[in-house]
Amino acid sequence: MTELTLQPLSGYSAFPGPVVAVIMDGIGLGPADDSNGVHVAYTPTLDRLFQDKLMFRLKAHGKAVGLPGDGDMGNSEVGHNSLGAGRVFAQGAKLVNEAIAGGTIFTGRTWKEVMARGGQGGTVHFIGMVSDGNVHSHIEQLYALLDRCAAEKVKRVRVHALIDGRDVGEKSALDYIVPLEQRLAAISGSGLDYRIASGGGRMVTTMDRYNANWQVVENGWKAHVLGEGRQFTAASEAVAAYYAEDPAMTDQYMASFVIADGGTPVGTINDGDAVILFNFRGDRAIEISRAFEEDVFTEFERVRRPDVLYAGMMQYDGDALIPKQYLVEPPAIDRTLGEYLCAAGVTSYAISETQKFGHVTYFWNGNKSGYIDKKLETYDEVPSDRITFDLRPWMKAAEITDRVIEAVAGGGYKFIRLNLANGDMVGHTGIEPAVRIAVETVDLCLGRILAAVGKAGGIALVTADHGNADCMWTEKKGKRTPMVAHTLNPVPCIIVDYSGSNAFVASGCADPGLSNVAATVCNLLGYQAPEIYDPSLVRLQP
Ligand SMILES: O=C(O)[C@@H](CO)OP(=O)(O)O
Ligand SMILES: [Mn+2]
Ligand SMILES: [Mn+2]
Repeated sequence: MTELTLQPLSGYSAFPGPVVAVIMDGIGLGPADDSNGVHVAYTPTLDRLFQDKLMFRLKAHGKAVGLPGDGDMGNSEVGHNSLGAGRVFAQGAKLVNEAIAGGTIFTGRTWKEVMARGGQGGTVHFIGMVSDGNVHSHIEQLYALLDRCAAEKVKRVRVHALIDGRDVGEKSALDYIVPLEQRLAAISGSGLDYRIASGGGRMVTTMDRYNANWQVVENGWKAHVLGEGRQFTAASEAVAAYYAEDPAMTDQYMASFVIADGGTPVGTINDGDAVILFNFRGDRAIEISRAFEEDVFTEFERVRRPDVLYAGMMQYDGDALIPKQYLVEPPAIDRTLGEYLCAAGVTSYAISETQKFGHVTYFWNGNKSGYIDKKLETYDEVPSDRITFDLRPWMKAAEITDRVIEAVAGGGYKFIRLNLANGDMVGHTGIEPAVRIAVETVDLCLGRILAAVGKAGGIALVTADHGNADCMWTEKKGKRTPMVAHTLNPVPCIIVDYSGSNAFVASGCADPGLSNVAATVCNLLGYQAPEIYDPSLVRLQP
């Protein structure tokens, strides 16, 4: 017996169909008002489910998913980690804060090597997102690193500033860029040379994910490494110019830019330098890390690959070991549901479209990219469009649904999981009519999936990883501002049993969150949940 053994749930007999977990990305439970895209959309299927007796409201933000505080909104990484690992792990945002507060971030080998490069005439570069969104990064963490460089007398530091506008206000760039410029100027006043060298909006510069569009990474490489891009004398000037040229421009889409003095870029990346990617979250950090680290690289023409010491804030992929060097140990997410189910011989199918493909595989499996057991698992990806999703809010939901229905009807899988991206990806655009269509698309597809699960005599578990579409705008003094970020709202979790057994009732577990789902799935599949997991939402009828 391995330590991953699952015991059968006694008194529960096998049923024909699969257990199907539907993750409606970015569909939270908000107030019943016009700002709530889930409320205003026409959603007959969800409306029916929300009346179900096995409908739970799950916490999906803050401490319930391992973030530093309850003011932190949820996100896909921590959400899917919690869903897939059955318990709460302290996440990157928190671990980095602790490593800074305790000083351990500066005592490891990697930081010392970075300082050595800085001491030997190399420039220390920081690439990352400058906001306090706390989803991919936090600007206070960058400040701590900069202050430490100054304290250790590193002469030359360059920041490559990715502009957010997705986890924070859509036009909030100057709230972060201006204080950052001031801070760098203040440090430079004491004889050091610290500046912003390049930047760009996060959706078009550097932070692509899941191989959706490598052009984004190439744009960043050109700006950060080669110093190629539209030139400005300061990042704040670049942002102001973009706003002035196009009043509809929002931060996440700002073209990459280069800071130059008299036409010469102030901070290209060169042999002998050190580069730290200060984002802690992995999905959008892997591609640029590969561009720096891989000897043989064919995703785009690098032109020049500087011989640098490259390090991540964390290791972003624990399977592929990307990057090799990093400052803070990532959460050690082990004994995931996937590992238990594979050990029990349960066949499974996971699917989404490109934008969320890694969410139901890599994040779900505790930030490991490969299969756990290829003989038992199938991972399926529908290629996403390369557009802003307000233009096609239906995204690939119908294609995903078609394949799920096939997988359900085929009878080859005992556990099926899928992510419908619409509520989140369209929610991030803040375009109200598109958000409604996105939510309605999810509802329509959900109806089709439930019908298929019903026909097969299975059980569906319908949930979400965090909110987004549930708040489209905020209002102050009669003026509405689009709200493009995730929300702090709870998410639904509804269990719809078509197996005919009607065996389960609510377990009454207190204050449930996303981490209670994995134990629930174990039970629905006919297994006792592992003791280390947070309790199941259901128990067998007495
Ligand atoms: O797009 C992303 O990177 C984040 C927001 O920063 O969204 P999600 O967590 O839903 O992937
Ligand atoms: Mn998400
Ligand atoms: Mn999102």
